[in-house]
Parts: sequence; C-alpha cells; structure tokens
Amino acid sequence: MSPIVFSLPGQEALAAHLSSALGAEPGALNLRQFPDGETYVRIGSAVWGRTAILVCGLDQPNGKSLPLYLAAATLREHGARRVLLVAPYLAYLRQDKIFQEGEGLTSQHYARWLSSFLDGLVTVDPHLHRIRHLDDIYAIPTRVAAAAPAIAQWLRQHQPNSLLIGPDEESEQWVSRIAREAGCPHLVLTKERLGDRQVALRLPEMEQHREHQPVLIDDIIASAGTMIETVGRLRQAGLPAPTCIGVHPIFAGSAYQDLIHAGAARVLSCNTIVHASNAIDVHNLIAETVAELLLPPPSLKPASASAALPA
Ligand SMILES: O=P(O)(O)OC[C@H]1O[C@H](OP(=O)(O)OP(=O)(O)O)[C@H](O)[C@@H]1O
Repeated sequence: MSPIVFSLPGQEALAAHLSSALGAEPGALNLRQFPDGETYVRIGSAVWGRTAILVCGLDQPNGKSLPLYLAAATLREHGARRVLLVAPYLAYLRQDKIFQEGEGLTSQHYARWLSSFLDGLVTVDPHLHRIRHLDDIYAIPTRVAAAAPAIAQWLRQHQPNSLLIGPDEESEQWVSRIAREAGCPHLVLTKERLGDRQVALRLPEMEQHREHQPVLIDDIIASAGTMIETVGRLRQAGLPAPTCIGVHPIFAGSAYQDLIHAGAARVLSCNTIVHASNAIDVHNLIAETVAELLLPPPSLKPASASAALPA
C-alpha cells in the first residue's frame, strides 16, 4: 500500500511535491481552530494499515506542535501503521546546553516528546552544534537532508567567483561542503553570542580575499543579528557587499529588512520555510531523504553454517 501524505497548514507545496515524487497519495486533513482556540482535527482519507506522512514546518513551533500531536494521534486512532514527520525546519535544537543554572535542556525535552508519538523524522540541516547527531536525542529513526548540493548548484550558476564565509565554528560542517561542491574557497569566523540578538565576531586577515565576492552562509537566520554583524565587519574590512544565504529563513519581526538595510547585496534562502527570500529549492532533496526513510530495514541474513558457534 502506498504511503499517504498530509499537509499541516502552510506546507501544501512540499506535501504536493512529496506525493508526486514518492508516488504517494495526497491525504485530506481538516485542521482548524474552534472559537475558543482549541484545535479541530478530521482525517478525510482511509489510513488503516498505512504509512502516514505528516508535513509540518516547525518554525514558530509552539502554535504548531500541539496540532501536530493531535493530527498524529488521530491518524493512529484511525489505524495508521506508521506516522512519519517531515519537518523541513526542526525547532528546539538551539538550547542544547545548560548555559545558566536553572535552565531547561529544551532540545532534549522536545525531542523526547516528538519521539513519543512519531515513528520517524526527516528534516533539513538541523542545528547540530553541541549535539552531534539527532539520534543522540531522538529515540525514533531520523534522516537529514543536506541543503549543500542545492546551494552549491546555485553558486556555480549565479556567482562562481565567491568566497564562502561561515560565521562560527558550527557552520564549518556545511560551508566546507558547499565550498568543495561549488569549487570556491571558504573561511569560518569565530562567534561569541552576547544575547538573543547580539553577537561578537573575530575575523581573520581578509586582504587576500578582496578579489572574491563574499557570500555569508548560515543554517538559521532568526533575528539576523549574526548576519548583520558579519556584513558590517566585512564592509569595514574593505570587502564588497556580501550575498547572504540562509538555509532556514526564520526572519523574526523586521529581521529581513534589517539585513537588507545593513548592506547585504542580496539575501537568499532555501525553501524550508516559505519566505520572500526563497531562491534555492530543496524539495527534491527532501523527497529523496523521505524515500530513504521509507525503505524497509535490511533483513537479517540467516546465520551461515561457518558462522555458527561450535556445539
Ligand atoms: O539570526 P540570529 O538571531 O543571529 O540567529 C542565527 C544564528 O544563531 C544560531 O547559532 P547560535 O548563536 O544559536 O549558536 P550556538 O549553537 O553556538 O549557540 C545559528 O547557527 C546562527 O548562527
């Protein structure tokens, strides 16, 4: 039986892409708010015995997480065999350490909660800094799609003479891969976070890079504080106005306009979150990764005679 794909509000384009790329059935899910703010859920497709895929963006996660839970629980109530989540942006990974006494390790709490009602998870470039693998905090099978090939392709087509710049050591993992695939040099800065919107950066010697077009690449742009500070420091160092690329364009409040006003030459993002800056399509990479998760686990070979323990 083919899987069935349900979209939570706002994820219709990705859900349609997944249905067609995976040969899955588009499912009908009616999710709306009662006047008192509670969520109404109704499944309009037969799910008994099937794998159900819920597509749910988890930016601004608090308002989306409970409807996600209720949709998953309703699918199970109606007999779905497996409920998988495709969350192009996965929330609650930034509080991955107790920074100050008394704080909650919300990355772990959220992971434990999602793991309690889902059977698998696909996301794009999760914010893995002090947590090395999603499997360290998720108790369900997880698969990660990397946006790097799509970003590298964009750079090869539109801006081949780039110098890629990652704002902090965590960004090394994807900036180095994009640089390799795009055939560009790259460097990584040192960042210290001073507050929710403020960071301090250390730049290496930039003189030798003046011939290149700088491109800032980061996984998340939220307040844009990191990108704004980097743009300012690069301009001070005499480099041209940089292109800014974010995998996950959260852009809280006026962050997008603030980054443009700060002097970015252009601001682009991947379509993991629907936003005016979307220019790099990762839907196909997500579909390939979901296909991996749908593969049955390799069956165990029967023990051969030679491998048998001596009697
Ligand atoms: O647009 P902004 O509001 O600046 O947020 C985006 C930045 O925040 C995240 O790192 P963070 O500083 O949380 O990294 P950490 O894991 O080192 O704490 C992310 O990797 C970006 O660099």
